[in-house]
Amino acid sequence: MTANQLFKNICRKKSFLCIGLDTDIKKIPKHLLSEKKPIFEFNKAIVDATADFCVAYKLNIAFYESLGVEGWQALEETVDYIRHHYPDQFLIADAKRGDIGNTSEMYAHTFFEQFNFDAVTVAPYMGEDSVSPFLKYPDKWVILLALTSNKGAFDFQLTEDANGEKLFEKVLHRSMNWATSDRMMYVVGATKEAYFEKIREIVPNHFLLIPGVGAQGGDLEKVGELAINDQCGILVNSSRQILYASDSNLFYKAAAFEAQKIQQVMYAVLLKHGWVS
Ligand SMILES: O=C(O)c1cc(=O)[nH]c(=O)n1[C@@H]1O[C@H](COP(=O)(O)O)[C@@H](O)[C@H]1O
Repeated sequence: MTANQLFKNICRKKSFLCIGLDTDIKKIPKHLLSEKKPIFEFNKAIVDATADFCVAYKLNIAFYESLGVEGWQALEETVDYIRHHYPDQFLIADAKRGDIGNTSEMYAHTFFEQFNFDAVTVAPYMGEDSVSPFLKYPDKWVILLALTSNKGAFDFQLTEDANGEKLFEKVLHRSMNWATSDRMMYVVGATKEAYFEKIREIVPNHFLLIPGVGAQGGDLEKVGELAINDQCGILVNSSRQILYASDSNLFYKAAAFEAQKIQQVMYAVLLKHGWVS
């Protein structure tokens, strides 16, 4: 999927919502635990209920690999299910990988060939040769960590060198030409709104994947105001707020309600820019 196709989907769905499938076996409704495939059944119900309100799903690999073989199976079945039933959805493997070249090649093979994801989150700190194997796949995306939503972003990413350049700024400057803005986007936490202007100064055209609204306290309206570019250029992720809106038998309806609430705010942002009517 190109950036332009993503933008078209955003306009058609009136949403730039990415739903995070951070499916935690300890948090899903208890009645699902008697199912043969509780994680997959949960994901399927959530996806069927929310697909109208979002343009992307992000599967956080940690939640699946922590369950061993069963988790990997649930991951594969979920990806296949979404691909088959909702082919317009952009599918992100949130794996935060990156290693020396031949190892990154294996990671890329895993997420782009073994699983048919559109994009994978990658850590930039081992440099270009750790990222380039992911970029060898035409039509697939790297989503590079730039400025993360957590407190620990202050430990390294927000520290400055002698010239006053912050580490996340260096990451953006160095990596922005590794691929076109059709193949690479950046992770920027919703909680780091003070830096959106600077980020847009450095990478005006790239899509940003923005987690951290809802459970982590980021403000969706501020994100919509400050991070957007002239082709929308943002995907805002929400995971727990949607997935665990209710633990009743009707959990998927509560999830749909939360997703629609977020989508309505996004609709207003898109309307303001004249991209939708
Ligand atoms: O790369 C990410 O997706 C990510 C980066 C970041 O800086 N902060 C962050 O929260 N995330 C992920 O985004 C999701 C946020 O989940 P909620 O806080 O439940 O909406 C989790 O899957 C995190 O791993």
